[in-house]
Amino acid sequence: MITLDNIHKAFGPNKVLQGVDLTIPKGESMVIIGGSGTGKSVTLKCILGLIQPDEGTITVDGQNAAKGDREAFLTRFGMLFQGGALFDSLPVWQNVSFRLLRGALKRPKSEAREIAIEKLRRVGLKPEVADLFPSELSGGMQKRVGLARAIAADPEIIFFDEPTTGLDPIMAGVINDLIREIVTEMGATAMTITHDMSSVRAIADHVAMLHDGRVQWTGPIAGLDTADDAHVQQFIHGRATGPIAAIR
Ligand SMILES: Nc1ncnc2c1ncn2[C@@H]1O[C@H](COP(=O)(O)OP(=O)(O)OP(=O)(O)O)[C@@H](O)[C@H]1O
Repeated sequence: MITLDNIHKAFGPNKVLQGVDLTIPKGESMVIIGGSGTGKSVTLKCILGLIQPDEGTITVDGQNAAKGDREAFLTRFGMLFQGGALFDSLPVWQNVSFRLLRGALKRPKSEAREIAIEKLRRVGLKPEVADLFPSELSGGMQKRVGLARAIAADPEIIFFDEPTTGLDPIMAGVINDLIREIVTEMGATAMTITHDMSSVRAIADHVAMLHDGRVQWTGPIAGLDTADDAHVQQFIHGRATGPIAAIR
């Protein structure tokens, strides 16, 4: 379980988070929505301990995110970065098993390669892809490789940052479905940041909407369409007018 309790974070005069309270139960998939610049990425970075909140506490299964052994803490997370963030100079299998080739999770090279091939298969890629370089892959394949990397070390918690950005709607649907399946079969706790309402509907058990530095609305996905909140309604219907200013 991940809990954020009264998280505040400002950059100079820019008060980004102003008391975020959020709970992500173990094994559940939480999707964070909100307009550009509302602090979704900052929230994620705070959980990972990459940014220190000015105020408030974040715990992951009771462990304070800001204290203790950083490397051990980070081994519990898998992450699918926006844009894939693959290393162009490494073949696909070394991208997938990046964390298994160094540091606390280091395995023998042959074992790391086997795990990479198994994870590639899980995301629908053939073993032959293992020896290609990222530049030889389509955007959809790169996204699958990023997903294989996120699950390579069997993490308890997986973060998905804009998982469908840059994909056509059909490929976005494929990636959304894969994410949902994998999260369910791994029993992982998942947190996704997205603007893509198709991702929200495919991936979320729960949704939280950030606005003005706080959680404006949170609830189960089944309650999103009927949410009695003008911000949520404006966002999910993509209306230019409403309580969320369209000029940002
Ligand atoms: N390291 C930083 N230093 C200064 N300001 C920052 C830093 N990181 C983020 N910000 C500011 O915090 C605000 C929130 O940024 P964040 O990237 O979290 O937004 P977001 O909700 O993820 O937006 P988007 O949907 O466009 O990706 C922005 O105003 C941004 O400029």
